[in-house]
Amino acid sequence: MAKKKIVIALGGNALGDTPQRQLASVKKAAEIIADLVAEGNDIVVGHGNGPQVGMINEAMDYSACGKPHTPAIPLAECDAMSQGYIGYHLQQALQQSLSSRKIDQEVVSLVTQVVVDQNDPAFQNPTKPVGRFYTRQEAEAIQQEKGFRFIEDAGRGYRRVVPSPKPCRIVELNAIRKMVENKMIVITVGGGGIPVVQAGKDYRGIDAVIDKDMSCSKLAQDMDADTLLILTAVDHVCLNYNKPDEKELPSMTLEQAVQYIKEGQFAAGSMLPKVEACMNFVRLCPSHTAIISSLEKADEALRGKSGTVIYSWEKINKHLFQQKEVSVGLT
Ligand SMILES: Nc1ncnc2c1ncn2[C@@H]1O[C@H](COP(=O)(O)OP(=O)(O)O)[C@@H](O)[C@H]1O
Ligand SMILES: NC(=O)OP(=O)(O)O
Repeated sequence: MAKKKIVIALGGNALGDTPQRQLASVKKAAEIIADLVAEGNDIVVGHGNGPQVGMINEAMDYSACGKPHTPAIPLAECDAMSQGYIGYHLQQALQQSLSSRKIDQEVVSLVTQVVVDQNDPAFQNPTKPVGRFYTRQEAEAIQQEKGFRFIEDAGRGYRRVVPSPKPCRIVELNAIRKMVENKMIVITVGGGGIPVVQAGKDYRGIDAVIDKDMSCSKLAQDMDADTLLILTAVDHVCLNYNKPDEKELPSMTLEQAVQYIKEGQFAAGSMLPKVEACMNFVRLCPSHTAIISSLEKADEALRGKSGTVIYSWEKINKHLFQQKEVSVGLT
């Protein structure tokens, strides 16, 4: 396989929602990433933080004696803590996986800020589920006490939702570029990045959780990556997901994706942002590839044997043209 620059977005199943489970989960992710590094690819890793940032925010809410913590710790700071906590586990696991393959490349977790627009409508309409699941009674009690918003999440219980603005600019982009040029494996835009707004020449944190698939898509565009690889719990994007007539999609064009979104095929807050992140990437980088795959089948997906590829027409036309050239050459 030709060497590529790949931005990987790691989903929740590659992490785990307690430190013990996370240590075990990141080992599997690290082995898969190390195999891609061993093939000579340049890898940049982004990851989610939904369960973790909610857990940290909840833990920070109370002091050791069980009384409310003063002052409350804002979400932006909790995002920063989640980058450190998840980055530390991922970095250590990757270092071990690379070392066992005798690969001498450095791994760096970068505390990364992402500029958002403080007028983004997302601040008036929280949609990003964070933290654990609550019963309806628990959710109502917390809503009364703290004013948090909750949604019912696909029959699994109630979850707090927070604003999830669009990523506009990655503050540390140049540092990431330099590290990748120097063959470092960079863990960045963790949890979508720490949301900040421009305050004069400086930045100020703002309470939100950015979608990590959207930030990884922005990073892939900015890095001119060959591939955006979104790794989650399912092997493929499906039509009629979880219904008797479910159908796996090996690929879809931008136009088909728009149509499927209109039909409501992709659940908001789970598959929809992944598909939209891929669409944004191939719209701006039409000859490049965006793939949604399971973590376990990442390598097969990069070889076109699994996963769902999102194509621009430009890419398909080029592919068909090349096929025609080959068949013309053979006859
Ligand atoms: N059309 C669909 N095709 C496949 N999976 C879907 C679809 N709609 C919703 N899903 C769900 O979306 C999940 C991925 O979203 P999510 O759990 O938020 O990802 P992650 O935590 O890995 O970032 C899948 O595991 C699946 O349960
Ligand atoms: N920040 C973020 O997108 O986290 P999840 O992927 O865990 O929802």
